[in-house]
Amino acid sequence: MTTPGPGDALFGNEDMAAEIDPDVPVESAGTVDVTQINPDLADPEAVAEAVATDRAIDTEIGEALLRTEDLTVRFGGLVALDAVSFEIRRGEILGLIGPNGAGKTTCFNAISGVYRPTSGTVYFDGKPLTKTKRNAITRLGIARTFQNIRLFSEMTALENVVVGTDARHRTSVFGAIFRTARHRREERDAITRGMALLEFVGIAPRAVEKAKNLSYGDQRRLEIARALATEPKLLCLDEPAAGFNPSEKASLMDLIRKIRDDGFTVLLIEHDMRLVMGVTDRIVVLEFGKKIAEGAPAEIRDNPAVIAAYLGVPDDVTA
Ligand SMILES: Nc1ncnc2c1ncn2[C@@H]1O[C@H](COP(=O)(O)OP(=O)(O)OP(=O)(O)O)[C@@H](O)[C@H]1O
Repeated sequence: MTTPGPGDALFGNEDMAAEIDPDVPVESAGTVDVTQINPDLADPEAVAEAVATDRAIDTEIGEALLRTEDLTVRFGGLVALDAVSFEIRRGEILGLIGPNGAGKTTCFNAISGVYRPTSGTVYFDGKPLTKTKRNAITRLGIARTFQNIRLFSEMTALENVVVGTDARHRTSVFGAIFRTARHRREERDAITRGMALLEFVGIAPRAVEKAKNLSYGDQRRLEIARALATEPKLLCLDEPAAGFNPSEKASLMDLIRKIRDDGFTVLLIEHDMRLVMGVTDRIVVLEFGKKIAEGAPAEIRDNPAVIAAYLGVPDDVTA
């Protein structure tokens, strides 16, 4: 029997990318009051506590949770990533920036197991990830969102998130078929946590709406909620603000900070420099596959190599 697992949800559903046709009116499935699911969820602190991961992390706060060592990815003759070494410290928001084609997505893909590095190593929570398959990497605690939204479009928002929480379920197929007490308890817990996640990202009232019927902004938030559902040690966000207007960007910045403050570690690829400078704790800059700078946002802003790398790039990128 094959049931959707977290790996499918995060990687295997390219065909189910949510489609929005603004010309087709959508009948709303109605709104959900999160307190009907669990009255405790009226309290933002209770929501944050329900969302926070309780999985054990060996790395101490402030130490390197993920470290790349001479990470190199070649595509034929092209060196997309050239001996790049950097670290993501537990509890920080690290920005990964660079002009188009600099190697950011390749780096992301090498970290999350989509590409196998040509050479070099990624260490995660103290262990090398060499030869770890991408679904196993999700289970180890690296979750990501995509530049192009990937959701189960025919599932509701809540179902999309509960599929993510499945990663942490421990009951067997036997338990699922015969609906053992343990399985029912886990199911209830998954729904409560799913609602907490939707509330955390700001879309709980839309819990029973099919993903494809959500607005673009809400779909992006749902992707983040689903990634958080796997209780990641590291959350990787690939251009989460793409297509957002300034006020949506501002509220996304608040959400990313809230995620960090809830104990998560975040890797952020983002083109919007204002957003990157405003939300990250540290930044790594790539150009032509090489790391050219690393430091606090203020240092990066004044770094001559970074300024040179961005010269010629339109104002909205460098502003
Ligand atoms: N699967 C692939 N096969 C061949 N070349 C690739 C592949 N993926 C990326 N590249 C090349 O590797 C280089 C780095 O690309 P990458 O997408 O990582 O850059 P990026 O910094 O994410 O760019 P952007 O900001 O445009 O998304 C580019 O020259 C790109 O054309």
